Amino acid sequence: MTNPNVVLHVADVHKRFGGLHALADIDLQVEEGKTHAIIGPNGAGKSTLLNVIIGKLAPSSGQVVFDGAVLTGKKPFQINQLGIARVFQTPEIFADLSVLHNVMIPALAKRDGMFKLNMLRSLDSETGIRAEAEHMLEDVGMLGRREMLAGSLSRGDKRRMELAMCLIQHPRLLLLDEPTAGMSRHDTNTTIELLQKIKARGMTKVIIEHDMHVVFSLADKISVLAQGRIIADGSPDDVRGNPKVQEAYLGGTH
Ligand SMILES: Nc1ncnc2c1ncn2[C@@H]1O[C@H](COP(=O)(O)OP(=O)(O)OP(=O)(O)O)[C@@H](O)[C@H]1O
Repeated sequence: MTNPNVVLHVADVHKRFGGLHALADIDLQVEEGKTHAIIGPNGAGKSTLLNVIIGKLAPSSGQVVFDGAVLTGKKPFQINQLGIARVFQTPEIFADLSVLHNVMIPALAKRDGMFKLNMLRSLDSETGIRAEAEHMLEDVGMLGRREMLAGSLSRGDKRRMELAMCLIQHPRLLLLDEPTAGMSRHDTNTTIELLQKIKARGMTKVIIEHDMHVVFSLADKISVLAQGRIIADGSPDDVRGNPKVQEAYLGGTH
């Protein structure tokens, strides 16, 4: 039976790369307002799954449905327009522009339907969007760095800026790809607090993460991938005690 709270449904998805079955029989249901973590050892298929959701990769079979709309076959920018934002992919930032301008650009692109280069010339006249970008930067603790060049930011600050770039789009679903990778413990804890704050506002999130401290601090539900299949699915407590999960990680690097 269909659960009315499910906002994202990855339905019977398979992805093959030549002879490699990178995703098999994937059925994933993400509920509105929840934080759903996808974990698994290296090579399990996590990035492939995320790329199928955002339209970067086409599944070999199956489909992805978001809020009643079939995403499969749509282009990444169309999926983004439907309310899905992805954070912390390879940064798509303008290194030579200020932090503030970087945060304004996705809001302008959303308002006008796409990014156009001539937007860069009119940034200073967009006072409404500027105020909103400042608000987002304040939210992620970056207002004091708004005039810095994005390219000169530390790794942790760059990620906070990327989060502001996503939040300004007011997405219904936020996808986070290893949001704390390479961060110090201090920056990781700051990011956890920030994501908890966003969670309290009811934003739905899918998070891929290797750091179990981050996963167990944030997730309402966890799906465990191993060799392209979901081997366990449930609450953090269910997953923690599942012998299949412990076995999948044995011999892994995590
Ligand atoms: N474009 C591609 N062409 C061929 N094989 C690929 C491609 N992308 C991924 N793979 C393979 O698919 C499998 C799943 O890879 P994927 O990157 O999704 O795993 P992952 O769980 O994200 O791993 P990690 O935690 O190391 O990032 C791996 O065996 C990988 O080598």
